[in-house]
Formats: sequence, C-alpha cells, structure tokens
Amino acid sequence: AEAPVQQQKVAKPNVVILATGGTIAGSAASNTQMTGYKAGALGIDVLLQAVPEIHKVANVKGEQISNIGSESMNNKIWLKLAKRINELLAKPDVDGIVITHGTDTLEETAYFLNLVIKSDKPVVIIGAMRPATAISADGPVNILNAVNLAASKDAKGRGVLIAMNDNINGARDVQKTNTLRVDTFQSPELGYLGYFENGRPVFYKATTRKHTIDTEFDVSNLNDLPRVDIIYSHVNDDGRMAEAAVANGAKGIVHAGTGNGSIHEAAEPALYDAAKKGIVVVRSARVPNGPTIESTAAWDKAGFVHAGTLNPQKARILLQLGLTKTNDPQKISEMFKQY
Ligand SMILES: NC(=O)C[C@H](N)C(=O)O
Repeated sequence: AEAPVQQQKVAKPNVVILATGGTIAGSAASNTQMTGYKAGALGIDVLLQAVPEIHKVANVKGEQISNIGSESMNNKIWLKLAKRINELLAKPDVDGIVITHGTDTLEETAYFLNLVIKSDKPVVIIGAMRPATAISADGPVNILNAVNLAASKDAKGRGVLIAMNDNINGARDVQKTNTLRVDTFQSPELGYLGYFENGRPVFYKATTRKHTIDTEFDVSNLNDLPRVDIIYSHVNDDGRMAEAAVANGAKGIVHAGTGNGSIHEAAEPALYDAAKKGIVVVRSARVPNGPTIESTAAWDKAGFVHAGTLNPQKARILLQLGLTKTNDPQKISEMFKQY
C-alpha cells in the first residue's frame, strides 16, 4: 500500500497592524452620517472584528499606537510609530506591517516612514473616508486588501505603500486629492503602482527614488524633528510669515509658491534674510501638479533649493530629515534629487 501523503501545512505570514486613529476608527450616531463623527473612537480590536477574513490570509496581531484624528498628527507619534515598526520588522517572525491612519495627513506619514524605515519588508498604510459605523464603510475592504498586500512577497522592496479603494499608490507620489470621496488617494502626476484584483495585489510599476533601506536617515536616536514651516504664497504676500517663521525658530522654510515655485517680490527680502541666517529655504509650488524646477532668478543664487515633484507638505518632511544631517543647502538639494 502507498504511504499516506503527509499534509504539508504552509505557514501563514505574520502581519502586525498598528492603529493610530482616523475615520477608519470613527464612530457616528447613525449609519447615514458620513461627516461630523468622532475620528479615532474605536480601538484596534473593534476594527479587526469587522474583517474576520484577514485571519485566512495571515496571522494578525494588533497594537494601538495612538487614537487621534490625523489632522493632529505630530513628531512624537511619528517617531514612536517609526521606531516600533523598525523594531518589529527586525524580528524574523514579522513579515509585514499595516498601519491604520486618518486620511488627512496619511500622505505625510507615508512619506516620512518611506524615508526612515530600515527594512525592505512590506509596510502598508490605509485609512477610510467613511466612518466604521457608516453604510458602505470603506474601512473593512481596505483592511483586507492591506493585509493581503503586507503578506505578499511582491510588496517587498517597494517602499511604503497605500492600499485604498482597490488601488496601490507609492508613498512618495500619493496625494489626498478630494475632501470627501472614497477615491481621494491618487498619484496625479506619476500614477498608481498597481491594483487589487479580487484582493490580490498586482504591480505594474515601481518608484526609482530611494527609500527605506537605501536612505541616509536614521530615527533611532531622535526624540524630535527640526522645525520647518510652510509658507503659502498669494497675491499681496509681503514676507511677514517668513519673518514669523524665523522669529519662532524655524530651521527650514518650505515656500509654497505660485506657478513653478515663484516668489512675490515683496516677500523676497525676508526669505533672503532667512537664508543668510542659515535657514534652508525650499521652493515648492501650491499648484497640485508638475515639478518645481531650478530658476535663473536670484533665488538659486541665494541657495534656495527646488522641490521637484514633492508637494509642500512632503518637501517639508524631506527638509526636516535632511536637517537632521546637515544645514548645507547644496547637500539638501542633492537629497531632493534622490528621494
Ligand atoms: N477620513 C479621515 O480619516 C479624516 C480624519 N479627519 C483624519 O484624518 O483622521
């Protein structure tokens, strides 16, 4: 008689979900209420109970890092989150991470982690536009897709990924593009990296910009990040906001300029003064698409750095991390070409 075939049990990947708050953990008085709810009201256990299907895909453990609306995200939670992810991913028995987050600053946290996580294992960040209590809440399917992605070998080495509305976006290029709709996360300039097909992640593209294990940034000894302010330019801009940034101890200024990062002539003197004091000034644009490129104006001669396709809020993060290494504008300019 033939020997019985040994049932080979394939071990499921181990995924840790770190919850930070947001609408995905939001609770409203009724299932038709889509706004005016309390963000960050439900704990990680309640979120995961809504999606028992994740346990077929992976061994899932949840941890609560914070429970806030992401409009109130801060350096302290960022550093706690990054350090915890680095600690978890250093363990051989952790295969991937999912972070639940509010959508308002999700693109910022994603890019920050993209630059400071020291592992090529998958890190996926998600949120929701409808509270967990809403009819057709988008959180549960985003959680299921995210666990599939974090458990997938294909997601390795691609930087931090955003898994919302059946699309995969990369942390560097993703933006929240709509205040209310569930298809708000797009990479308008450079496009999606892939899609979910029946929950299975399928990649079509990868970023060529450096991230995770290839960056020079290390948060392990940081307890705070340098202050960098964003100044939004407009008609009749007069440079007072730049003066205020300097007076309040900014180490860097991101100027969200008009057009291709243009600066109002009345605001120029305050920014030149800031640069003379050793504050690094980055020119970015308030226009949602297109790069901010070098300029023949006196701006480049004053040492202002141009942000490329990073929007002001992402340029701010790269400048914060750059300033942990140097305050030489030329070296920071090199970083803007690589990351
Ligand atoms: N959809 C959301 O998650 C918005 C919420 N204000 C947050 O960012 O926490």
